[in-house]
Order: sequence, then C-alpha cells, then structure tokens
Amino acid sequence: MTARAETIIAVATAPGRAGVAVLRVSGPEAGPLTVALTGRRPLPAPRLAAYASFSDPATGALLDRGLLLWFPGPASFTGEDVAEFQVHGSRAVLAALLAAATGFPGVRLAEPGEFTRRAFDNGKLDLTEVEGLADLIDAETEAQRRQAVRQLDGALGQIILGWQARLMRALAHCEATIDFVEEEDVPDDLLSATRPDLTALLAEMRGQAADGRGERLRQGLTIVILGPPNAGKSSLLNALAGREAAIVSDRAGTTRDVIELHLDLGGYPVTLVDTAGLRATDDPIEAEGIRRARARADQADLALVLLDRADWPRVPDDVAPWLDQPGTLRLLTKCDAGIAPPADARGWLPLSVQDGIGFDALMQALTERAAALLSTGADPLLTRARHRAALDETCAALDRALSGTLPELITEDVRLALRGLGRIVGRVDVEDILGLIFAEFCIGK
Ligand SMILES: Nc1nc2c(c(=O)[nH]1)N(C=O)[C@@H](CNc1ccc(C(=O)N[C@@H](CCC(=O)O)C(=O)O)cc1)CN2
Ligand SMILES: Nc1nc2c(ncn2[C@@H]2O[C@H](COP(=O)(O)OP(=O)(O)OP(=O)(O)O)[C@@H](O)[C@H]2O)c(=O)[nH]1
Ligand SMILES: [Mg+2]
Repeated sequence: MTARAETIIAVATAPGRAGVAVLRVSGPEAGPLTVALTGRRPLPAPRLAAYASFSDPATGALLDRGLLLWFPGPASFTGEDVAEFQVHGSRAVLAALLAAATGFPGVRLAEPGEFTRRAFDNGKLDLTEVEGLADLIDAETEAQRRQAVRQLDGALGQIILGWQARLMRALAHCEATIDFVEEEDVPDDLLSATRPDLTALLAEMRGQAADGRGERLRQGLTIVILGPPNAGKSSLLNALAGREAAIVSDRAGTTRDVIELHLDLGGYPVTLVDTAGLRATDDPIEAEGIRRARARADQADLALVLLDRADWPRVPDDVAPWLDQPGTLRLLTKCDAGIAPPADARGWLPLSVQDGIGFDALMQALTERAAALLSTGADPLLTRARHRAALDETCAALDRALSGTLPELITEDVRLALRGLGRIVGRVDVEDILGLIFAEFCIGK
C-alpha cells in the first residue's frame, strides 16, 4: 500500500450544534498532527479511546478536551493511518480544530466521500460495498437498512466473485485449448467442458437481472390515489399522513397539483401520491392537473382507485381503465358508520375516513402488496440501474459465447462477460462510475 501525499480531515458527524462531534483524519500526517494537537507522544494504544487535551500547536491555547482514537494503517477504515477526535459539537470548537489542523503542513479538508474513496482505493471495500455504505447512510426504513447492511457486508460482491470464478474457469479452458492445440485440431465445441455450468450461470444471472425488487426497495414504492372528483382522495391521503397535507373541500376539483408524501409502511418505503379527480373539464388548470395525475399513475407501482359509495355502481369512464391494472386496490369511500356497503360491491374495500372504518384492512392489503413487490428475503439483489446494465451486458456476451462457433470469438465473448462483472465490483472501468457514486456521499464519509 503506497502512502498518499495528502492527509485529509473532516467533521464526520452531521453539521450543527451537537453534544459530541467526531473529526476524522486520514493519511501520513495523521500521527504527527495528533501529536502536535494533543502533545501525546507516544500516541495512545491503537483503537483504544484516550482522554486528551486539544491545543492549537501555533499558540498552545487549549481548544477543547475530548476523546482521541488512533488507528494505525492498514488496520483502519481507509487503510491509511487514521486519527479521530471526539470533541464537543459546537461550531466554534469544530472551526478552531479544523483551522489548527489545516494549518499543519500536508493536511487539508476532505472532499465529500473522500475517506470512503481511499478505503476503496486501498482495497478495504469493493464498489458494491461502497454503494451499500451510501445506501445505509440514506436508509429510511427497516427493509432498506437490512438490504444496505447486507450489501455493505459484501453479500452482492460475493455473488459476483462466485460468477467471476466460473467464467474464469471457462476462459482458462478456452485459452488452453486454443494455445495448445493445432489450428485444425481445435475441437468443435470449445466450451464443451464448461457448457453445462455456463448455461446454468446464464440462467442465474438472467434471473437476477430480471428481479427488480432490490432497486425498488432502494428507491421506494410509488402508490397513486386515483378517482373521480370529490371521492375523498385528499381526505385519505391526510388520514394516512396524520396531518392536513392536502386541501379537502366539498367542491369537486379541489386538488390540482400532484401531492406526494413519504410513508414507512411496515418497514417498506412508500411515496403516496394524491392527484386531481379524473373527469372531462374545460378548465385549463384542472385539465393540466388531470394530465399530471395520469402521467404519475402511469409510472406508479400501485394504484388506489376510489369511488364514492353514493355513486356505486357507476364507475366513470375516466376512471374505469385503472380498475384492472395489476395491483390496483379498489376502495369504496364514505361508507360511514350506519351506512352499509352495497351487498354486490365484491372486491371493493369499504372505507370511511370520517369514522375511521376500513383502515386496518387497507393497511394490511397495502403492506401485503408492498411486501410482494419489495421483499428481498435473504437474497442479496441488484440495487442499482448500473448493476443491471453491467449484468445485461454480461448475459449478452455469455449468450453469444454459448452460441458462437469461432474459437477466438467465443474466447473474446467470455472475456467481455468477465469485464461486465468486473464493472459491478469496480475492478474495471472504474473512473467513469466512481465520480458518480462518490458524489452522493457527504463530507466526512
Ligand atoms: N467513531 C467511528 N465510528 C464509526 C465509524 C468511524 O469511522 N468512526 N465508521 C466508519 O465508517 C463505521 C464503522 N466502520 C469501520 C470500519 C472499519 C474500521 C477499521 O478499523 N477497520 C480495520 C480493522 C478491522 C478489525 O479490527 O476487524 C481494517 O479493516 O483493517 C473502523 C470502522 C461506523 N462507526
Ligand atoms: N361522509 C364522509 N365524507 C367524506 C369522507 N371522506 C371525505 N369526505 C368528504 O368528501 C368531500 C371531498 O373530499 P376530498 O378529500 O376533498 O375529495 P377529493 O377526492 O380529494 O376531491 P378532488 O380533490 O376535488 O378530486 C369533503 O367534503 C370531505 O369532507 C368520509 O369518509 N365520509
Ligand atoms: Mg383532492
């Protein structure tokens, strides 16, 4: 591991006033800087907290007292020498410490994601683990946390490594066959020894590429509320949100803008979308709202279609097309206490926002649908479009190899398949994706 010229420092905790804040330093000057700030020589035993005074090396003035941690490389998060200062979390303390530290030769402020970038460069994390870390920091629900921590733990990387090993074996066979056999003796089937395994591998990889659950879980599920004007769409959104997010009135055509809110549905992340009531209208503003409602519904994962009990069984033409979409949930609204739902309304869930009727059944149906679309069980899954694109390329190359006849082309396609997998874990073509991935990180990570 080659030491980097520059030593970086950043506040690793969230900005703003806090009880305690953590400053993190990584690089060859981490040790000398820590000695200069704390006067502790030798440095504390590796990885054990020590109580220290932090002073400005230039003036000797005490800046704060706090905990000091020393992680000599390579056994650190970045693989370099790392020091951590856990100090009082005020802006003034942090500003004074950062100023003192960056006044030290060879020490500068870190860019967003730069610690993680160094961990990647030093082989501490592969690219899927880096992404898992980013997702873990962003995780808002329990299912997202589980998926991210599994990926940070290397589960996806392990699968890719397993696939790579099988392709390497096939490549070795191809190369050995081509290299050591006379031109006219190259066997008819270059892949004969590995063909059954490669065929199984292709099926496995295609199965993964076709599985959208991991990506959906990362991004969350979109559920759109649709129905005629006045059906009670905004009332339902407010009830589920637990606050008056949307305007409710007895005037048909109240909602025009698309209103979104985020919910945690039994651990699954959901974006709930309220829309303008669907109907024919001459009002250009309402018409634009309805256009947006339809556009949003086209992209949604699930729809809740609402119908006022008083209008039963007349489903307006504008609403009818959404009724039979897969996953659509039909709700008959304003089935208030004392008003029996129509006996023939099978497949419709009676609901009264006013009297709080039908919510348990609604939540159960929604959670079931969310689980069906998002539940990833214990399998690590692809979580990004980038993974899918690389895996699609891999599958295409392997498919060509399996149906190819020219030895050189078969070998080249197996190589291309390997390259696609290498891209997922960050072994090849890294530079163009690294910028994109690390741009998501916060400073100090
Ligand atoms: N105070 C503090 N808490 C933190 C972090 C941190 O950097 N500082 N982390 C920052 O993300 C996370 C923990 N991640 C870490 C990952 C690896 C190592 C580390 O020292 N790895 C060495 C030794 C491993 C071992 O002893 O098993 C290594 O990989 O060689 C430290 C923290 C969350 N909590
Ligand atoms: N009795 C009764 N009235 C309800 C219930 N839910 C909503 N309402 C009323 O129905 C009217 C319309 O409610 P909204 O939530 O604004 O309906 P909407 O579907 O969003 O209407 P638009 O935005 O115009 O498309 C309001 O007067 C609500 O108070 C209910 O469960 N029972
Ligand atoms: Mg509304």
